[in-house]
Amino acid sequence: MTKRDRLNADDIAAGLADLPGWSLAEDGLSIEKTYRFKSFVEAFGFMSQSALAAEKLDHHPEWFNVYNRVDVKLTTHTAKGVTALDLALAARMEAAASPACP
Ligand SMILES: C[C@H](O)[C@H](O)[C@H]1CNC2=NC(N)=NC(=O)C2=N1
Repeated sequence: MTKRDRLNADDIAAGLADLPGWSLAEDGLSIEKTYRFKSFVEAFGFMSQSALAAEKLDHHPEWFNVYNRVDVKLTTHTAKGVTALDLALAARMEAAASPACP
């Protein structure tokens, strides 16, 4: 089993348990979350950090931004479903969305 193999429903549910606000899309083929920030600049900062994480993972989000809102959908095109890479990118996005407290 590799990171690009499609996960079954149980494995997806287990992964989502560690990702607050993320859920399985209705079609069961992707995971999604809507982020809201204080401003466009904060939203764009989140997207910039997420973009760098995506490049490192060689795994890229589908997303839509309006002002302070970012709708994110993660799926693995090659697997036609959710893989460990989607869960890994979601975890990086969670970190990008909540700056570490000193
Ligand atoms: C060649 C390259 O590794 C692939 O095209 C990668 C790039 N980023 C990707 N991102 C996503 N979300 N799904 C993919 O299948 C995918 N494939």
